[in-house]
Formats: sequence, structure tokens, C-alpha cells
Amino acid sequence: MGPYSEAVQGDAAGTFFIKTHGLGNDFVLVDGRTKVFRPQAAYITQICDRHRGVGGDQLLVLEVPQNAGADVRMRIYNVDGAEAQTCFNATRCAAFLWMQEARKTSVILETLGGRIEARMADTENGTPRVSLYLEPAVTDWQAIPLAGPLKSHAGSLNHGLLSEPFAVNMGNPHLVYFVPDYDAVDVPREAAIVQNSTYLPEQANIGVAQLLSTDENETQLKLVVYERPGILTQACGSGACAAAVAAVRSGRTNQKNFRVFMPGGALQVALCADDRIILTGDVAVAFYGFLPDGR
Ligand SMILES: N[C@H](CCC[C@H](N)C(=O)O)C(=O)O
Repeated sequence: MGPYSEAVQGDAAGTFFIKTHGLGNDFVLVDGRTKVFRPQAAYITQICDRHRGVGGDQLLVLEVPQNAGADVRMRIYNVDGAEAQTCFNATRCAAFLWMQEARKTSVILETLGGRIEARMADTENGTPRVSLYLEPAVTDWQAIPLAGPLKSHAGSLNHGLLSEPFAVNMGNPHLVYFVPDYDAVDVPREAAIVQNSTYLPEQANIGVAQLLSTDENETQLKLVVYERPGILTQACGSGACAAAVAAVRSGRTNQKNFRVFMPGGALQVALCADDRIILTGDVAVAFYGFLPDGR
């Protein structure tokens, strides 16, 4: 698509992909708008495998939108082949590629988790940045979904240093655990146990967060997210929004502007007066190439 596929046309064969990332949360993107691309779960796992495939946290497939008013549809496949409702870093990356191709500065993307508006944001240090304009977070236990109210069963989601989570649905389910010392937590080990709790009928993305500072300018959080289906990622856009919402609703801050530091870099989250959320951060293209056909 856009400048990338034009650069490699010729006698190359196979399915063209673009490897793109938001702060190291990385994706293999295939354009399925003209030629339908519906890969089997095993093939998705192989594409995302960092040793046997391209490598990525998810596979993204662009499609023609199903509803009027959207510019493009994006399917998001987790590494086990299951379709995720949403992924904000993936949405920022796909939005960037679509806007480059269409020579526009805004786009409406359709995902399983709903419609999302994206716009080009001001550039910092020459790196392109994309903002998403998001619907308010949902926190009812039925919508997360949890198997029951959090208060009555919080103990079943406590493990080791992870206790008293805040549950947020951003289009996909998140649990956010605030801890006093993020470095003291063995995140993959402890998060895997809560992620597989029977109290989470659809599992959840597990965020471990630490409040770094809060003043009149912004609140700073440190965050790492152990995503479904059991991968620790460099960054997570929906997790950053969930952590900001959890920080306010749990009384840790009243500040609405956040900078969320994750292993791959920082995202900015702004909580608006009407509860809508603006998420902003870098996007990048790493490389592009062809998947062998015949799967
Ligand atoms: N990294 C993504 C979230 C992916 C969530 C996915 N793993 C799920 O099962 O919901 C983000 O930037 O929002």
C-alpha cells in the first residue's frame, strides 16, 4: 500500500506485508482490501513467531469497511489466531499507513471493538505521531467481562504482589494493578496466574502500573502490560488508557493529562471533560516484504 508496495513491485510474489510498530508494540499488516486475506490460526501463529516468521505481537488485516462512514476496516489477530476486539497501537499504525496512502490527515477505522477516529498529531523529533479520539472507558463488571462484581470476589484476582485490580474495558478487557515498586514484580509469572483466573471469562490484558508523579502539568505512570494470550509487550495503547482511567477512578490523581512510560517508550493520554480519551504517540514502519503464498 502507498509508497511501500510501489517500492517493491516487479517480479516479487507472495502476500505483501508491512511490519509496523508503535513504541515496539509490533504488527505484521496485510492489505486484504482487494484480495481477501483470511489466514488460519496456525499460519497467524507462524507469521507472528519471532524465529519462524516475520515476528510480531499481532497480525493486522485491512478490509473494506462494513458500515458507511468508515474509511477502512481492520481485523486484529492475536498470536494464537483469536480475533481481538481492539488494539490502540495497531490502530495508530494502520491509521498512519492509510493516511499516508490517501494523503489525508484523519481517518475513521472500523474494528470489532467499534469505530475509532485517528488524526495525525504534531511531530516530535521527526517521528510521525498519531492520535486516537476514543469513546469513554466502561467499568461495569458485566462489560469487562468479569464473572461477577469485583468487590465481592477481588481476592480471586489477587496473586503475589498483584492485588486489588481496577477493571476497565477500552473495547477490550483490562485489569490494572497499581504497585508501589514495579521492578519488584515478576510480571510474566504473576500476571499469567491472574490472566487465567476463572473470574475472567474472556481473560484480560493485565497491566502492572506504578504512579511516578503527579503535579499541575501531568501525571506520570510506569506501566507494563501482559497481554492476552500471554505475551509481555513493549507498549500497549489500550493498557495506557486503562491505567490512566484507573489512576483517576481509584483516587490516585485528579490530573487528566498523563504520560505513561512503558518499556518501548511513552504514550500521552488525555482524559477529556466528557470522558472521551485522546491517546497520542509515535508510529513507525520497520520493514516490508512478502509472505510466501499457498497457505
Ligand atoms: N497492544 C494493544 C492491545 C492488544 C490487546 C490484545 N492482546 C487483546 O487481546 O485484547 C494496544 O496497543 O492497545
